[in-house]
Amino acid sequence: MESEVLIEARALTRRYGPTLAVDGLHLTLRKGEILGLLGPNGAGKSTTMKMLTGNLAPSAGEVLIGGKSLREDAKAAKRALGYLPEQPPVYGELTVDEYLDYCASLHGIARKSRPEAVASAKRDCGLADVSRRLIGNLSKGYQQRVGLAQAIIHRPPVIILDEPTVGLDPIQIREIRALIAALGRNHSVILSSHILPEIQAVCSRVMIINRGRAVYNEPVTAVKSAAFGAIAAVFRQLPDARTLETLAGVRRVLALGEGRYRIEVDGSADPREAIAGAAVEGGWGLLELRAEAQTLEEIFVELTSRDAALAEAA
Ligand SMILES: Nc1ncnc2c1ncn2[C@@H]1O[C@H](COP(=O)(O)OP(=O)(O)OP(=O)(O)O)[C@@H](O)[C@H]1O
Repeated sequence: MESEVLIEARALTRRYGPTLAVDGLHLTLRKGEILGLLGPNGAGKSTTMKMLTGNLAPSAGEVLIGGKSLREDAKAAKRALGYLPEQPPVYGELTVDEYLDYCASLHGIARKSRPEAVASAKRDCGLADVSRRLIGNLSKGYQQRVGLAQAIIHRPPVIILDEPTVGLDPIQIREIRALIAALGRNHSVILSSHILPEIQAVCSRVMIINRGRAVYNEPVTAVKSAAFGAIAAVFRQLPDARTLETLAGVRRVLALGEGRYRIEVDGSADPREAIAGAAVEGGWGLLELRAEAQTLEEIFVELTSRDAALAEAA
């Protein structure tokens, strides 16, 4: 059985004047998932996250949190969310304790419950030893921990993290990734990044966003487990992508337009001969059949550069 849907975005769209930053994006986050939004700079990740967290109104489409519309019941919906924006909203002149107490009050946590809320967020984010330090004097890595602590202080089921490791040194990056993975045991997470290994290290599912649209949405295990990944095929006339899905070893077929298909394979299967045979038999005009190594990097480059080429051609 599939787990509970916590966030659902339907046809989410945002324009900034003439710029279409997010273009009809559909997104689902289920309980227990760590979903990585991966995309080049300017792809629309931050805009998507601002809309998912109710910090920016969509031009069209809607966001449902726990089945409730973010537009119609913003207060209840936002209670279920913790958000760490790209610029962490931390105040350098406050101590960690003062700041987290303030965040707890903003979330409506009763005064008597705040010390426990602060202590537990500090525990989860490894901040217990810096309670009385001024945030402005902490390293960037620790400031980011404080940013994570404010996102979880009200124990939301979902946390949304925009580029959580940007600007950190390699050791801090490892620590924050490990922290996010640990937080992912009790929270469902959406995080954005343009760093591929980060997504592979931390996330259970990856959505590649390019020019405001989702061009890939798969479990990370699908990327890791494939032996040679996928097959790129071009046919002059394939009656229907589903005919390929009936062949042994074929897991899924994505139609990419203009006769191009991405054929994902099961485990170590190699259905190329079967595809060629079926193509000859069916008269599909097989023009190309190529095994693709399926690292996330290759998928990313292929999907984002093909999109750019199509846009240029248009
Ligand atoms: N306030 C704004 N006004 C006008 N255009 C904007 C605004 N914010 C973002 N954009 C544009 O919208 C598009 C998507 O931007 P967005 O910041 O969502 O992308 P991103 O994937 O988060 O990129 P980055 O990784 O660089 O933060 C870009 O073309 C950007 O220039």
